[in-house]
Amino acid sequence: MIEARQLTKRYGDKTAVDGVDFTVRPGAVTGFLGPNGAGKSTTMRMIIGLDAPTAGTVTVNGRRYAEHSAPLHEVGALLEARSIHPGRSAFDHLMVLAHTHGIGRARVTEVIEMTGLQAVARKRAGAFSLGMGQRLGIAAALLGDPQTIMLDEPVNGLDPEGVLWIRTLLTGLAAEGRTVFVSSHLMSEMALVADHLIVVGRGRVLADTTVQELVLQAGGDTVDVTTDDPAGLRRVLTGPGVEISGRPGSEQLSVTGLPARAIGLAAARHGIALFELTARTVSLEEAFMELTKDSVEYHAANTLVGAA
Ligand SMILES: Nc1ncnc2c1ncn2[C@@H]1O[C@H](COP(=O)(O)OP(=O)(O)OP(=O)(O)O)[C@@H](O)[C@H]1O
Repeated sequence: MIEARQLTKRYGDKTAVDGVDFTVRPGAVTGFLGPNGAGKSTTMRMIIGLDAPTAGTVTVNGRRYAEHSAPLHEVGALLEARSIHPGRSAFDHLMVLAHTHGIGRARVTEVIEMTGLQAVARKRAGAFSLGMGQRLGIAAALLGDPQTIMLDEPVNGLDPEGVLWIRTLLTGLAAEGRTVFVSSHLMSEMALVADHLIVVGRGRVLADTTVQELVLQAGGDTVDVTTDDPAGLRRVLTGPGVEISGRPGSEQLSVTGLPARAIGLAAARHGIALFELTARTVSLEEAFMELTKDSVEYHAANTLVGAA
C-alpha cells in the first residue's frame, strides 16, 4: 500500500508535484499515467526517499521509506535512472544488493531466472542492451520479495516478447496480493495491464479511476443517431441522466446516457425510423489525450477525481 497525502515537491519556482493525494492498493496493478513532465518520476523518487517532499507525506506499507529497517523487503523499485556499476556482472550487482539485506545467493539465482537473465548473468552490465538493463533493474526490484513493487516506465527498451513478459509478471504479482505501481506515458500499454489508473498532469491528480470509467467520462457512451423525426426521438428518449444534442434542423442527434440498444428499441416502439445508430467508441488513448490536454486539465480534475 502506498499513500500520498498532500504530497508536494518544488524545485525553486517549479512545482513538480502539487499537493497530490492518492492511495495505491494491494492486489491490483495501478497505472501511473501522465504526459512528459507531469511529475511521475518525482513522485516515485519521493516514495522511495530519493527526494524529500517540500510538503505533505508519502508512506509505503504505513511508514515513510526511511523508517523501514529493511526497505528492500517492503518495496522494490525500478526507476529510470537506476545506476548500475558498468564493470560489474549482473550476478555481482545483485549479490552486492543482496548482502545489504542478508539475502542469500539462492534468491539471486531465482530472480535471475525470473527475469530471463541466466545467459548473461556473468557478463558486464555495462555491455547490456537497454532491454537487458531493464530486466536487471526488475530483478533488483524483486530481490527482497517485496510486498510493494514500483516500476518507472518498465517497458522502455523491451522487445515485444519482453513487453509481454512484463505484463504477465505484473498481473501475476498483483494476483499474489502485492501492490504494483507502474508509471507510463503510454495509455495503450496501461490499458492491457492496469486495473486502476492514477492520471497526473502538471503535478496534479487529474483522475483516480478505472480504465472503464475513464473511457466513459471521455464520452465513450455517446451514440450517434440519425432519424427523419429528430424532435419525436428527443421526446421519446428524454429522461434522467440522458443528454441529447444536435444542430437545429439536422437529422443527426448525439445521445449520451443510453446504450444503442435502448435507443433502437425506444424508436421502434414509437414507430420512429432510424437511418443510423452508432455507438461512438473512444479509445483509451483519446480519453487520455482529452484528459491531459492543457485547456481542460483542471476542469477534468474536478469532474474525474473520485469518480471511481
Ligand atoms: N531536479 C530537478 N530540478 C528542477 N526541476 C525538476 C527536477 N526534477 C524534475 N523537475 C521538473 O519537474 C517536472 C516533473 O518532472 P518529472 O520527471 O517528475 O515528470 P515525469 O512525469 O516523470 O515526466 P517523464 O514522463 O518525462 O519522465 C518537470 O517539469 C521537470 O522538469
